[in-house]
Parts: sequence; C-alpha cells; structure tokens
Amino acid sequence: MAMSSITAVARLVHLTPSISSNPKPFLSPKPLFTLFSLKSSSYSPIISSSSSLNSSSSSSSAAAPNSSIRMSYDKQLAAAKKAASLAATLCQNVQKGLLQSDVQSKSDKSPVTVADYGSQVLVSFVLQKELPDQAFSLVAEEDSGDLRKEESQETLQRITKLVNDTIANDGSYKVSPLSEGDVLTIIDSGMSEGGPNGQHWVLDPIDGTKGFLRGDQYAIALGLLDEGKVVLGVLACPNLPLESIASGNQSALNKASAGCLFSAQLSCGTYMESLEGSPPVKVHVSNTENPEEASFFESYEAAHSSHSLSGSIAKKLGVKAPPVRIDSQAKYGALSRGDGAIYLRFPNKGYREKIWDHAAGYIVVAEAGGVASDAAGEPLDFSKGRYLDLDTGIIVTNRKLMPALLKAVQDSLKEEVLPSL
Ligand SMILES: Nc1ncnc2c1ncn2[C@@H]1O[C@H](COP(=O)(O)O)[C@@H](O)[C@H]1OP(=O)(O)O
Ligand SMILES: [Mg+2]
Ligand SMILES: [Mg+2]
Ligand SMILES: [Mg+2]
Repeated sequence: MAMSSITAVARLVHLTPSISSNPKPFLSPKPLFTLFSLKSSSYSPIISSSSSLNSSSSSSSAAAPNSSIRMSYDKQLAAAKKAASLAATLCQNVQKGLLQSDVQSKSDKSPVTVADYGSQVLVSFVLQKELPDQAFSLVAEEDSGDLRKEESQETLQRITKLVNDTIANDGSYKVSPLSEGDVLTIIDSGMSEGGPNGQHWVLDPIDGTKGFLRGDQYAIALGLLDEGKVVLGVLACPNLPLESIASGNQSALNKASAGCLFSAQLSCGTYMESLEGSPPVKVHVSNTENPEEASFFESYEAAHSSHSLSGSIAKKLGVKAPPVRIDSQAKYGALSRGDGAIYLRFPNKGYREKIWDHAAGYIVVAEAGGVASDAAGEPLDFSKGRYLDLDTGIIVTNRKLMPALLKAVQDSLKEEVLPSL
C-alpha cells in the first residue's frame, strides 16, 4: 500500500470525532444460552454466547501460523462481522432500487456498482474504527481510479451519500459525514499487496457482482491473513436463505430471506447466523462418502467456470443430482453447512484467481471440516500477494470425498482442454 494512503486514512480515522458515546451493540442482543435448531441435519445446536465463538472443539483443518499457541482473533472477528453486516445493509438498500446510473464497467469489462465501492468504504471504515490500535493493511478488489474521472462525479456523490446514510442510520459511530475526498482515500486504503508477513485484511466488497445485478446471490467476503495463512473469515450473503438450498430444494432460493452471515476463526469452527441477528449455530460440511449422494455447486455464469468440465467430473464420480448454480462465495457458505458436498471451479486458462475471491470462503469451509485445493491437490496459498498462484481450477469438498474427486478431476482434465482467455 502506498504510504501516503495509509497515512491519509489513519489521519482521517483518528481525527474524526472518536467512537460513539453510545455503546449499542450492532447486532441485536443475544440471549446468553440459546438452544437453536434449523431444519438441516448439518446445523448443530450450540450454546450461544459470545464465548461460544472461542470453543476449541472444532473440526479445524487449516494450519495455525504458530500451531503450538492458539492465537485469539476474537476482536478482529467481531470487527469483521460488524463491518460485513453494515456493508450488507448498504448493498441490500442499493439492490432494492438499483438505478442504471449505479452501474459502471471496469477496464476489464467486469461490472462495478455504487454498492461495490460503498461496501469497500464501509468495511475499511468500520475495521479501522473498531481496531484503532492495530496496524491496518487491506487487500481489496476496488480502487478509486475510475471514480476520480470527471464523468464519475455523480457516482461519487451517490456513493458518499449512501455511505454517510448507512453510518448515520446504524448510529454506532458519531462522526461528521465523510467528504467525497475521504471516500476516495478510504477506497484506496485497499491497495495493499498482502504477502507472507504480518496481518492483512482481504476484502471482496461484493463478490458476484453479476448475481447482485440480477437480484440473485452475492456475498461481502472478508478474511484476515496472518503470516500468509487465512485465520478468520466472514461471508455476509444477504440473499441466501437460512434453510438448505440443496439440489431439489432450490425453490428456497426464490423466497424472501433475512440473509446469512457465516463466520470462522482458526481452530474455532464455523458458525452461521441470520443477518438480522439470530443466535449463531455451528455448521458442518456434509460427511457423505458416497458420490452418488453428493451434489455439487458451480458458478451461475458459464464464462466464470466450465460447466462441461464439471459435468464430466460429476459423471465420472457418479454424482446423480443436477448441479446447483449460484453466484459468488455463497457457494462456500452453502457447502460449509452441507447443502451440497462439492464445489468445482474451472475458469478459462489464463484467468488469474484473486485472493479476495476465496480467502473468506476457504476458512469458512475449512473450519466446518472441509478442504479446498487446486486441481493438482495443492492447498490454496494466500501468501503470494493479490493473486492465488495455482494449477488449473479450485475444488472443494469434505475429506472423505477428496481423493476420489481429485482423481476424477485429473482424469477429466486429461480429456478436456480448457479454452484460453
Ligand atoms: N472471467 C472470469 N472468470 C472467472 N471468474 C471471474 C471472471 N470475471 C469475474 N470473475 C469473478 O468471479 C467471481 C464470481 O464468480 P462466481 O459467481 O461465478 O463464482 C467474482 O469474484 C467475479 O468477480 P466480482 O467479485 O467482480 O463479481
Ligand atoms: Mg468485480
Ligand atoms: Mg469476487
Ligand atoms: Mg467483487
């Protein structure tokens, strides 16, 4: 990250009138002990209290940066949940009344909306407000380049208003409204390169912008790297119902929903709660060993991942159910609670995966007992900067199914060549 933007953001955050005298919790207060059950058998009841997130009885699989001592990331996790929830509120409001002028196109022709920018500003703002004593480094998808152009003035005004309205309605932070200049500066606080040393937040402010534009699935995806490993992740999925969206139950996707918030911390398991603040429940991946019973997730957009390759892998494995096609890292969330057992992703050859498209989802699945690798069976490496450096594709499943899945993937890849970009 350029030093000038670190300094500017630090100045902005520290000079704005400090945290509220009103210590109201962001999510609704939760009862201390709540037994909670949802329909899916993968959701197990937990004792819901803030300390429940410290449980050490998880099926953790990701390696700790310092495996003998368990670091606690409780404060960072609470800040991440608050940041993603507030960003989700902004995104939900924009999605309700999306205007043509809210949508722009980036230089790579991918869409970006006022909500992508607004979400990035809110997440960065909340993290810095909640964790004022910690060094701040953020690797995020958006930058302010296009917004600084003359023709983007109106868009920038709209983003600034959306962000200020969301902060004011939430009421947690007594700050003077952000100026357009502040907004540009905060967006550019996301220009860190990440890497193997120190802590870095990793943010996709809207993952699945195409789904967002269609009114379908999208996610606010926020992870934290410590010494190159993902140590916590939060996925806010405003359009994902709490009930299962397993193959055959996809009608659940069309119902109005409160939305889901998944959160995971290294060695502490994965939890799901409603974005409206229901008590968290611990979730687990499907433990099926039988590929015939497994169903799989893939991208809604065929241009993001080869549907024909996933089809041939599924056939080789003996998967019977049709694929569940949804946008964004909501796939990782759905997999973490056992709605399906496999996620297959095969972009065109030459497409470089970014860390913000997988960091949060990766730990949400890993802490729920799942495993993610590339097509060569190598674990995903988040320590190499803004991009993931991997062999073709990403495959995610439970530990029992992984060996058979890897074999089917490798056999299918020999038969089918992915198109080049
Ligand atoms: N050509 C592409 N191939 C693969 N993924 C892409 C491509 N273009 C954009 N993406 C990214 O893929 C992710 C969505 O994939 P899917 O929903 O299919 O799982 C998003 O992160 C999206 O970026 P964005 O965050 O801008 O939406
Ligand atoms: Mg994008
Ligand atoms: Mg994305
Ligand atoms: Mg995005």
